[in-house]
Amino acid sequence: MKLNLTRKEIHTRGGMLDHMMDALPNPSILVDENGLVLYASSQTRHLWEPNTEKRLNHPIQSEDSRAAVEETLRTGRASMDKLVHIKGHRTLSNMIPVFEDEEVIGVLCTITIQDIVMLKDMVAKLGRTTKDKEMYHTLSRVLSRYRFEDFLGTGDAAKKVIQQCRLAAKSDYSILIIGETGCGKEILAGAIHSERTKYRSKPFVKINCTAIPDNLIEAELFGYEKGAFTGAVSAKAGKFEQAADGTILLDEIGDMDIALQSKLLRVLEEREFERVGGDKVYPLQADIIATTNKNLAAMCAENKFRMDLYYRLAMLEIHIPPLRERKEDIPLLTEHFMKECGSRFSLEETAKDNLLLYSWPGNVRQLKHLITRLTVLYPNETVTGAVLEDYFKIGSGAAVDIKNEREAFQNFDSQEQLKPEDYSLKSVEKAHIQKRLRANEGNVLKTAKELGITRNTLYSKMRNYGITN
Ligand SMILES: Nc1ncnc2c1ncn2[C@@H]1O[C@H](COP(=O)(O)OP(=O)(O)OP(=O)(O)O)[C@@H](O)[C@H]1O
Repeated sequence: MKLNLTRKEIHTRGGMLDHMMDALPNPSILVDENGLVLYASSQTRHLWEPNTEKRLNHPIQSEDSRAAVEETLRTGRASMDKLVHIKGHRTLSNMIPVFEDEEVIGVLCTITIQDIVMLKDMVAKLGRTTKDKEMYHTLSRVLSRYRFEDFLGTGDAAKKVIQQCRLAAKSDYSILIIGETGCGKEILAGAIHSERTKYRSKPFVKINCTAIPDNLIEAELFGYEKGAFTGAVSAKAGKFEQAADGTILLDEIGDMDIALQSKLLRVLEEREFERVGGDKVYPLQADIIATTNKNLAAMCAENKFRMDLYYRLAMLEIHIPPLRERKEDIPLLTEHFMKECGSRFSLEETAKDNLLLYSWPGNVRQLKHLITRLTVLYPNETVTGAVLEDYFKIGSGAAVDIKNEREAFQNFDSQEQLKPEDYSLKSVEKAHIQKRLRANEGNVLKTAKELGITRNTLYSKMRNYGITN
């Protein structure tokens, strides 16, 4: 696809071209052969206000868009639905070259989808049909171009996790990322993939081990030959083949059927696999990253997960602490999502306090959804503490009495005498164990279950922290 115009036409303002751009439903800009912005459509000007004038006749600010425009100027080829990061949003944009005779004299850039992450979250929420699921997987694949900068957090815990992932990305070992739902496992897996593949376009294939029925998962993973089973009318490549020399993300590995775990272990050890019903051997070239929100070590102890597979997957194991254990990141994340949503509401001081007091069972995803919701429901208003108290009671299914939570939080600090400088994860973990043990009247088994660890692990932590019961 290309546009044929003259230099005079693209440099003339107020003419047909500008009118056409203004009529487009999506933001678009026109860039000249030197990469300078000639015109911003009314949709774009709305986003740029009050800085539109400063941006005209200057190079595009977003590094990604600039690179995409330069590529189109250089090659003269259109690129459609290109993933472009703009101000922290992942957009899909079209870059259409403008030709005068045989020469490229500019590029028309149009954002087709302004935020794929939000779209993916919506599809995940609403998606019921097979088509929706396919769309979700396609979006997941597109989104795999995550970068470490996408994982926001400036507290020590977040910094430590990012540092561990950066180091892990330098190796080609299997990685297991453990963390509760919505705490950013997929972002980090995608960032490791991007770093390892040096941003070259290699496949990132996500396999949701929960979503595929047990009887289909083997065929889904390794593919099948024609006639391998009833319904196999033609041969089909599986996800492992599709991944080629990219990355396979085994999402929710803790939910994988135990029989398939043995098969997977064999494939990982021998680094080769066959299609169901076939005898051709395919090499496994892809890197493996697994994620889970379960305690795999505890599952191994209960024979619900193969210990040998666990060790194989967890050559490097990375734990992402839940948001309630890194509350220092909440203000930054809140601000980020407010910018991302174009929020105009403001938060009362007690509302800000409540954000810090809440326990966030859905982690960062839940915070993001809350901000989206407030943006819609409270345009240009001040959100009070009471509004959030209501949300926290009904929002997540995990009813929380924020007043009690506030008291518990204050007592928590005073009882354990944590000094402000002593907010290391270890101190917080120790204090939390002491608190839960007290609440459970010293019952170790009950406390261990609550904490999601085995009794032995709890005993060993109590020993290490000098906690007597
Ligand atoms: N540290 C973070 N910085 C910015 N956004 C984040 C962060 N962590 C999570 N998010 C946002 O929260 C949402 C969920 O993130 P992600 O899918 O990576 O979580 P997950 O741990 O893989 O969740 P699940 O286990 O439910 O699949 C995404 O919209 C993501 O953008």
